Amino acid sequence: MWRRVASLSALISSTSNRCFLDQVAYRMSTCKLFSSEVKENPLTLKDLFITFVLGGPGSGKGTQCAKIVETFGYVHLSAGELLRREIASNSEYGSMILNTIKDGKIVPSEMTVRLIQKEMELSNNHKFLIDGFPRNEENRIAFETIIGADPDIVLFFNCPEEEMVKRVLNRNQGRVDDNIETIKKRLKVFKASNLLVVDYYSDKGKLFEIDATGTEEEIFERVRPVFAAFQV
Ligand SMILES: Nc1ncnc2c1ncn2[C@@H]1O[C@H](COP(=O)(O)OP(=O)(O)OP(=O)(O)O)[C@@H](O)[C@H]1O
Ligand SMILES: O=c1ccn([C@@H]2O[C@H](COP(=O)(O)O)[C@@H](O)[C@H]2O)c(=O)[nH]1
Ligand SMILES: [Mg+2]
Repeated sequence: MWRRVASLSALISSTSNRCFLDQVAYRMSTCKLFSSEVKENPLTLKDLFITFVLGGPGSGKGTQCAKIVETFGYVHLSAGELLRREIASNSEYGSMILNTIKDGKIVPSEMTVRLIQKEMELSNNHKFLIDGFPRNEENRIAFETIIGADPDIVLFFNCPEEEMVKRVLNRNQGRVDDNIETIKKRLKVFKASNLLVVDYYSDKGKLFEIDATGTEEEIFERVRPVFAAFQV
């Protein structure tokens, strides 16, 4: 959306028909949908390459993202990690986020997208791995609306449920959601909401499905050719 608004301003300054275009811009700025968006977006200055990294809890998204960063120089933004950081920073939304995570549910979209946006704006890089997001259709639409961009590609780590449960229960990082009750809830949300997003990107021809079984190294050898093909 920002991109569209930015190009509209360019059109306004370069055209002789300013009167009409001024009116259009005025109407857009007074319309609720656009009023908070009509501002300079630093992300429009970057030639972004965005990868969404999807998969169930414990499918190995974070592990593989670390390898992609090391090999291909991307910035890794884990939505879950940004939310955990927000809890740790004693933000006013901390307890709401904590309760949502403990319950295996999904935090309101605008909160997550604003955290991602802040990190993208602070980064000097233009290649982003957005891990564990979008988790539902509302997340997806909020990202498109607020950031004004679509992902270039989407990875989906496909892993059997029993393997994901085993990995999460062995993770041992003190996460409040690494217990069997929360894992069951997260798996339900994954099947009910996340998979719709996966299907959406599959229909758009942007999805790369990766078999997430085997060793970390074996899985990375399936990931490598995807990024080797997109040297950006
Ligand atoms: N191929 C693998 N084989 C066995 N264990 C693995 C493999 N890949 C990752 N793990 C381990 O499984 C656990 C979960 O991995 P990771 O944190 O990368 O998953 P995730 O998809 O990011 O999960 P979440 O959605 O819960 O954040 C970690 O302890 C990790 O070390
Ligand atoms: O976009 C997001 C990402 C995460 N959450 C919540 O955080 C936990 C943990 O996420 P991980 O990706 O597994 O680290 C997840 O179960 C959600 O409760 C979210 O709401 N929105
Ligand atoms: Mg993770």
